[in-house]
Amino acid sequence: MIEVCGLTKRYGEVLAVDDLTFAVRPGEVTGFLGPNGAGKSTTLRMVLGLDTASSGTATVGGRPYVAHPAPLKAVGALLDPGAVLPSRTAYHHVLALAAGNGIPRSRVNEVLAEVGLEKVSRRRTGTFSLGMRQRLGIAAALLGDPPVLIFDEPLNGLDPEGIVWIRSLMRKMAAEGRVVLMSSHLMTEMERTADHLIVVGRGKLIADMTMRDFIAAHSQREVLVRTPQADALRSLLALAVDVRVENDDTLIVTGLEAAEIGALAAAGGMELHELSPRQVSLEKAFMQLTRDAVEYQADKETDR
Ligand SMILES: Nc1ncnc2c1ncn2[C@@H]1O[C@H](COP(=O)(O)OP(=O)(O)OP(=O)(O)O)[C@@H](O)[C@H]1O
Repeated sequence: MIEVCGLTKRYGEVLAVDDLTFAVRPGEVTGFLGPNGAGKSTTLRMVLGLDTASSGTATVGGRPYVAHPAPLKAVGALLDPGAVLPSRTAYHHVLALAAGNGIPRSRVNEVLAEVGLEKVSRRRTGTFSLGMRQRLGIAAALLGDPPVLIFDEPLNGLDPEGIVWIRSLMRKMAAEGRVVLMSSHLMTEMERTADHLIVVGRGKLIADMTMRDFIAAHSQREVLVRTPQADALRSLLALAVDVRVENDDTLIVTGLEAAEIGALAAAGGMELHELSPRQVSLEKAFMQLTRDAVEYQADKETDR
């Protein structure tokens, strides 16, 4: 388990992480979300002992990361895929990590094969694309077969096939009972991959709940209604709720359940051809929740 308690980080005037408390549990993929500058990377760096907290604590498996005798066996992390020596081959990069952590040499080829780099393992990493460097970073994270995995923006630079591969890797790691924490700005992919969400804004925790509860809590459900009497139904409903005209015979209603719309239409003698609740996306729910917490906003930028 990853446990963060009262974690705070100040860089001079900037309060990057502000009294953050949460736990990340095994057996599920937890998404770490927040607008740019919300404090996600700073939090992950403190969890991994790469930055010191101004106050509060962060532990992995009950102790601080640096207190683990062989950290790669306790936590696998992908933070900055650029952090490899360009003159080293992929094989030697992973081999050096294995040697430093008491991990057998045989594991090196195993993880390179797992991330699909076996054919290029003798190439210098300086010739690698961003997607290949991401895969190499993931190989390093998996090397010690750790119970906890932390991935900061693992989808950067990956092609569609790579994105699907990451999704199935994360799901598999969680199904094996590991702790899997992943940040990403790609909401559609996050929605497909994560079970649980931790959302931060301006360094503070703003949500810690299941994906399903998050979407339900932070979005207004929409219902699509198709009827040959769209004008009449619209006049009736618009007295109480928000109604958008999609086209001549289709309305999008916000603020009423499908059954309520059906009952009102029946009472008014109106014929319905379709009445379907629409799935609201994580992206919409996230935008609604974080609207006030966005540090960088396009309209402020254009005002300058
Ligand atoms: N080394 C540093 N020195 C000063 N300020 C920093 C430093 N690192 C981060 N910050 C500031 O801390 C805040 C949080 O940054 P952080 O990179 O943790 O956010 P993030 O949520 O990871 O953002 P993004 O999604 O853009 O990667 C920002 O205001 C950032 O400018």
